[in-house]
Amino acid sequence: MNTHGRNFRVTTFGESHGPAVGAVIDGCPPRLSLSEAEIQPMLDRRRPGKSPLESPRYELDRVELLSGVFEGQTTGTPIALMVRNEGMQSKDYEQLRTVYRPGHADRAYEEKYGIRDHRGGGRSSGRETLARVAAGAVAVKVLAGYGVHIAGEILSVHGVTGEEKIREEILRAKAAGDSVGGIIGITAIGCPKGLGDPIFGRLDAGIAAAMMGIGAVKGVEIGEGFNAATLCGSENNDQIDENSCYRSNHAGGILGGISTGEPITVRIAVKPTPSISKVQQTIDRAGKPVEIQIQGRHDPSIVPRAVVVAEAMLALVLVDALLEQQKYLVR
Ligand SMILES: Cc1cc2nc3c(=O)[nH]c(=O)nc-3n(C[C@H](O)[C@H](O)[C@H](O)COP(=O)(O)O)c2cc1C
Ligand SMILES: C=C(O[C@@H]1CC(C(=O)O)=C[C@@H](OP(=O)(O)O)[C@H]1O)C(=O)O
Repeated sequence: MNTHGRNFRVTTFGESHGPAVGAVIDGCPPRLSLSEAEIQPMLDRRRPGKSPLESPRYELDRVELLSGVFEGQTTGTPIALMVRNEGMQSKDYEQLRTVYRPGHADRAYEEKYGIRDHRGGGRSSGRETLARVAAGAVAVKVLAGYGVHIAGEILSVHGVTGEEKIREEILRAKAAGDSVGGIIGITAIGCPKGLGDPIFGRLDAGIAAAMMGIGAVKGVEIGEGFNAATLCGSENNDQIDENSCYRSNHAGGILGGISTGEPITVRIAVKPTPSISKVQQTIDRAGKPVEIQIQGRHDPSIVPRAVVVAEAMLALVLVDALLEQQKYLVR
């Protein structure tokens, strides 16, 4: 399955070391002003090689708009977006032709398909997320027209908070040939009431699926999340005052699978990057035990670059729900 959404449908294509990675969006409303320059800033936040906290793979990730836009406006036809891969250095990945990396998708992928592009993560590489970010940038543009705005931030890395301490923690892990995970918070404000369905199309379920669809994300919380399990109903309920306003937002902007109009608050847990340069035990394709010391270029922590990916995924879910909700509007 390479497609997300029913109304704002996004299909992604490409591998980390193939010629290009991109997305096709079907269902974007017509007559929206759109240019490559408006999509590029989100891709710039995601691209690798910008700082010592990230994979040193150098990519400019310049987006090309191939279709669906005429004279600066969307036409309502499929929008194809593409970024050409340029900094692959695939020869550095020869060791992965026969050996499975612990914690990465190598073995599971090969056992499913019987074939694997061993150059980098192939289709399982975090590089695929550039396609979702490009599509997400279009979704962000659509949402802005409805007054919906999304922002993400790093909450902690390896249990540490604060920008400088987080930086030190990532650099410490990197120097040790190791990696660290962390927690990202994403909030959507201005979201109208009524998005999401009560049973199968619950908005919270859609958000959870979208976030878990990002490689290395291992947990999702909405509103109070896991902490709700430690509270009493009197503490967790969002009471409603005489002005019809919620007094708190433990629900994270969603009740019964439907948006309440309050900020939608999401947190995701990101695991430590699987590809580390410490020596690890694994097997090769023949099942023979081998030691592996992973080469190639990897993020010492995925967290900094995943913030904008999570924003993009939330935008894709919300725009899809918003376009669905239009069907219910009485004209
Ligand atoms: C933005 C981003 C960057 C990533 N960078 C790396 C990386 O440099 N090296 C690596 O081994 N995994 C990286 N990952 C994680 C792997 O892609 C992921 O762990 C792998 O696909 C297996 O999926 P799973 O961890 O969800 O089981 C990255 C993921 C994302 C979203
Ligand atoms: C290239 C990117 O990130 C990559 C994500 C990734 C992985 O295994 O997920 C592994 C590394 O690349 P490769 O696939 O060449 O091994 C990272 O550099 C990118 O995000 O643009």
